[in-house]
Amino acid sequence: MIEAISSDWQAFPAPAKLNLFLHIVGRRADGYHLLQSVFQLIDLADTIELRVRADGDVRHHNPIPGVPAEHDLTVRAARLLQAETGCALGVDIRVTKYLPMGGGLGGGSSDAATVLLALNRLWGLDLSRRRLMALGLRLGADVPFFVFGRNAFVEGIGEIMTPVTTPEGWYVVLHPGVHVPTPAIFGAADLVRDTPPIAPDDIDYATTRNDMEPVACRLFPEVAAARDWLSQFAPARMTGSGACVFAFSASQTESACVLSRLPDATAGFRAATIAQHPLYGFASDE
Ligand SMILES: C[C@@](CO)(OP(=O)(O)O)[C@H](O)COP(=O)(O)OP(=O)(O)OC[C@H]1O[C@@H](n2ccc(N)nc2=O)[C@H](O)[C@@H]1O
Ligand SMILES: Nc1ncnc2c1ncn2[C@@H]1O[C@H](COP(=O)(O)OP(=O)(O)O)[C@@H](O)[C@H]1O
Repeated sequence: MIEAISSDWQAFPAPAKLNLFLHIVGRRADGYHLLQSVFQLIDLADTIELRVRADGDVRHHNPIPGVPAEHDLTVRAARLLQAETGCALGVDIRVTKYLPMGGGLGGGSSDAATVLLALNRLWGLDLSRRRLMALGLRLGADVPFFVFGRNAFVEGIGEIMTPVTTPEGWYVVLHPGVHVPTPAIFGAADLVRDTPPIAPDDIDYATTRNDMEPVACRLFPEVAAARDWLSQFAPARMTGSGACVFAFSASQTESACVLSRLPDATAGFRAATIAQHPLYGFASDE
């Protein structure tokens, strides 16, 4: 078997998501919030490089400053797969971050999902998408979506998916330069937690919103400032628990024009919508 293992590094993308809206519709008995959201894949991605090891070790070669290797979601994903399947193979991991951390773009979760999907193939595990999604949920609420791999109306804490068709085009995404801690938003007294549930067939992007946005804007005025600047050009909204804000354009030229007017001190990028995760075929559907 060892002869069949590739000893080369292989690179895999881990794309970002945007929450086109995010409603908080209730709370579970354990305090976790029940959400309804449309998750949109975009083509800005981290790069995960993997090299299979025959000795069973999982080694992170370039840990992110401030995130010890043992805590990195890529390492945790690989170890979880080993524990669940008894696989005796290991992996070397290198992560190149392009997605701002704590930006509400799901970077850490997407990195984890890419490791689950890529090792499913590299280790020859042949686990189903459903099984990988259940494993992913143990790593973080956004991981199942990336394993699901298609734009989706997401419910529960992130584990219930209904595929949806979303507008194709470009998003201008601004990073206000602050880190919004997710627990601070979920713990805020003024967070709206009783938005009436909607059905996936009744989504109207004009009337939906991000329920976390008012709290994030109150705690971090930089988020409100970035959103208000972007709102000059198109309706702008925050993604996830922040801090990034985004606006849609069906025109590539128009989105480039908005970015060109960005004040020097503000970080921003443009990304195209994608309909399917690049590693979608790495898990089987039952
Ligand atoms: C809000 C969302 C939407 O995509 O996104 P991000 O901003 O992280 O991308 C996610 O649901 C974020 O889920 P996840 O990434 O797992 O949250 P964590 O940072 O692990 O959660 C930190 C804390 O927030 C609370 N929490 C989290 C998720 C949830 N549905 N209800 C909660 O009450 C819990 O107290 C948890 O301990
Ligand atoms: N591979 C990883 N990339 C980014 N963050 C990671 C990773 N592994 C663990 N983390 C932790 O996850 C936290 C959330 O990061 P991230 O997923 O980028 O933000 P968000 O959930 O706001 O989209 C980070 O602050 C970091 O502590």
